[in-house]
Amino acid sequence: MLFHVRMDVQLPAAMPAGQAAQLKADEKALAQRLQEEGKWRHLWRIAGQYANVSIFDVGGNEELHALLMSLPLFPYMKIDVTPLCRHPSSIRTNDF
Ligand SMILES: O=C(O)C[C@H]1C=CC(=O)O1
Repeated sequence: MLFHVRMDVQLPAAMPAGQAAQLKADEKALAQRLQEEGKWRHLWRIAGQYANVSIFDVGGNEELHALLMSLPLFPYMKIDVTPLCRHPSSIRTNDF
């Protein structure tokens, strides 16, 4: 199943720089592993914001929920999820 996910990151201003850097490094490592596995299909920065739009390809709601909760930045993100399905007017024969 495909999901459109928007993540807005808000790190506390009081968070020590070293802790923030470690969280971002851990997040990057996991994000890149999930992309290599094909679960995190697209990852785009929203210009001018500490936010991204992503497309996930996972088995279902439960897997997506567990994946998002496993992200190191999860406690510091507002996450909006939109389930996707094929559009009948799409000319693409595959998902992308
Ligand atoms: O920077 C972000 O948008 C938050 C998060 C998503 C992937 C990643 O590496 O960090």
